[in-house]
Amino acid sequence: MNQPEHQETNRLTHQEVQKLQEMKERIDLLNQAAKAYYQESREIMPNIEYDRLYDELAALEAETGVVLSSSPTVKVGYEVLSDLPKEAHEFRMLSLDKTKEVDTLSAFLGDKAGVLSWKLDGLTIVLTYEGGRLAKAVTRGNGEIGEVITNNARVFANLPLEIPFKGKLVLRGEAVITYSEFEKINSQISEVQAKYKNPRNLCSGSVRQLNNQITKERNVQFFAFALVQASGAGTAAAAGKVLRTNSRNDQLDWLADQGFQVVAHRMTDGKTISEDVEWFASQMETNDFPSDGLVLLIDDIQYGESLGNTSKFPRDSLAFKWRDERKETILQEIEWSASRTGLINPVAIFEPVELEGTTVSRASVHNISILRQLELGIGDAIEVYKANMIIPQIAENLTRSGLVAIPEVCPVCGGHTAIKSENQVEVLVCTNDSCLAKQIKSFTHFVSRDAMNMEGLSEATIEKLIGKGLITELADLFHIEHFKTEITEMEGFGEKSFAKLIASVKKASHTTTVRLLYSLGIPNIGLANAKTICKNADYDWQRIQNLLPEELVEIDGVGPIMAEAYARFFADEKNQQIIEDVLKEITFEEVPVSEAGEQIFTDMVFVITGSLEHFENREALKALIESKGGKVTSSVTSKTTSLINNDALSNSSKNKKAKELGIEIITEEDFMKRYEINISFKDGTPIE
Ligand SMILES: NC(=O)c1ccc[n+]([C@@H]2O[C@H](COP(=O)([O-])OP(=O)(O)OC[C@H]3O[C@@H](n4cnc5c(N)ncnc54)[C@H](O)[C@@H]3O)[C@@H](O)[C@H]2O)c1
Ligand SMILES: [Zn+2]
Repeated sequence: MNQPEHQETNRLTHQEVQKLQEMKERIDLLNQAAKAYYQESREIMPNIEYDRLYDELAALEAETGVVLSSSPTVKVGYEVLSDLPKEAHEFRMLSLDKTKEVDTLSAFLGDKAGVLSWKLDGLTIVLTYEGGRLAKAVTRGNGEIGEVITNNARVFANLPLEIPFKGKLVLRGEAVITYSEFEKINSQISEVQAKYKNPRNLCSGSVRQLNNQITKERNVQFFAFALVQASGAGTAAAAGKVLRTNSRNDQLDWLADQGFQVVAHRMTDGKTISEDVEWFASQMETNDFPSDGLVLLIDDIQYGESLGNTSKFPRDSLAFKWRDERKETILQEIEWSASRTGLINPVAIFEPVELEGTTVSRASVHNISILRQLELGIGDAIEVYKANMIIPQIAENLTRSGLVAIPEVCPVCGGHTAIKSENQVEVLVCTNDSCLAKQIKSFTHFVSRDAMNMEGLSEATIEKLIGKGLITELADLFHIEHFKTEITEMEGFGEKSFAKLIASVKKASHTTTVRLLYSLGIPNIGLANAKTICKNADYDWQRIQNLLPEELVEIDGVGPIMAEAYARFFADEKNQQIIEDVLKEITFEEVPVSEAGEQIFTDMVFVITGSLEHFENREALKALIESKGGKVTSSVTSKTTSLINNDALSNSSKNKKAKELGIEIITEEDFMKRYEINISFKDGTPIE
């Protein structure tokens, strides 16, 4: 630094001005990214890039001693701008300081005991219970003001709506969607929602909804991670233990006793911490819920609180981020992958490398903006890693040889492409409305399990059939027997698989109105909405397709925008023709007995686990229970009526939990006898 000049003029040196400029640039970029991330559930840069910029900014701030007020290093989250009502938090919510070093965790603990848990990657929610009932649920927002989502929280799959403790209880936890559920949802949903890139995105979009029917369909799970306050009526009796304790771990146990699913955690100390971190690492591969690291919390409550907070972080906890293993490789190709939504997304294909135990050769580049940022050219040396040890990503382009050509025509239909800017993110789209790619997806959706259920018709097969011009509209799928020669000639299609395919197509032609409605891929009409709409129209197809917007909005879970889109879909002449042609090919089952049956399970909540003998699968049993007014949740809580499990002796966590809470465990037969169920669903068809 130019010391004399600095002293003389008392002005900033050239270098200092430059540093400030660098800080401002980073602040702008980070704030733009944070706004997209928190407010719109979008990612305009990979997390690793965000974290790198953040660390650079923090280093510049430390060096210059200047922290600008707009800096993300002193702010939590982002101000929320949704249509949801807002509310100030009673207890300000902070972020967490982070490290990638196990040694730092160990030093942080010193001689104290700690609680180590997953850092869940969803949406943080604060819940308030009063008089034993859920009174309020608010998102973290910017830490001071969050969005009120109480009605949505009520339909979280595993949340107790009523708890034994009758005082005021405030707790925090994370709403998450599991990877398996995310994949299931992504394979089913229509274009509107297909933009969700990962479970965190989907969860944020699902929880911050005005319509809780959508939240419900998404099977959101809540994992409690902190007790904030327990006070008021009946406190001494019901919560004595938790009031007296000085242990965070005890508080979590108490929350579990109240029926909450608590984040998986372990006690640890400065000596065992690296083993404990290893244990979590070993669970990563099979972990079904998204997490982006671990959280270490000092167990001693009083001591932890005495440490206080920085402007952004509590000093009693520290987040641990995985040191994502990076490997260098060579970019071989950018594959352009067209989708049903019309988006054409770049995928990087590189020389295979070993990462966290598996071989990886492709990574999504997400969109044109990221492609440009990385300046990807064929033959470039790139560094790849698995984000959170799971999703392959490009961390850095070391050679930046320049940008690959962005295709001017759609790789699937040859139609013109266009670059569109959606909230500062550039994406490539196919402009051809009748693009084959868009059709392939709607065909795949049409034949999928919960839709027409044509087994053996994979996306690849459909692509070939369409590519050969054998199929041009949905109804053609019912006539693929005419193309025996062509189909059996196709790679991977023998006589046997052809026969199977024809049989499954035949079976699919006898179907239900629910399946047909769902199979059409109408925006926002998922399976649950299709079910309620059909039920409301007595499963009569003529009525279903002629429902007016004003009738639709009367239906539980259908809002005005959905209703408009629905009516517009059926008013479209092209769609009318498509449906008319399909109707010539199918017959409808009688209204399923169970669906017409009495609502004998009203207010009952079942949990199903293990394999079933009478029902095709758990989904089938779940459908039956729901059709008779009951609920099926994925975890046992104090609200569970019975746990249905054919193996009462098994030591599964659900069985243990049921025993702990005194919830009865019954077999499938017990269940059928007790409720006089003498039908079961095979492929959705009632049989004796
Ligand atoms: N890609 C982008 O554009 C972009 C933009 C902004 C932020 N980000 C990512 O978000 C990160 C910062 O996010 P943040 O400030 O929202 O959260 P954070 O990473 O600081 O995490 C802290 C939060 O984790 C939650 N949490 C989850 N499990 C927990 C547990 N078991 N115990 C305690 N707390 C738990 C709590 O709500 C807590 O407030 C960045 O590191 C970056 O990776 C990415
Ligand atoms: Zn196209």
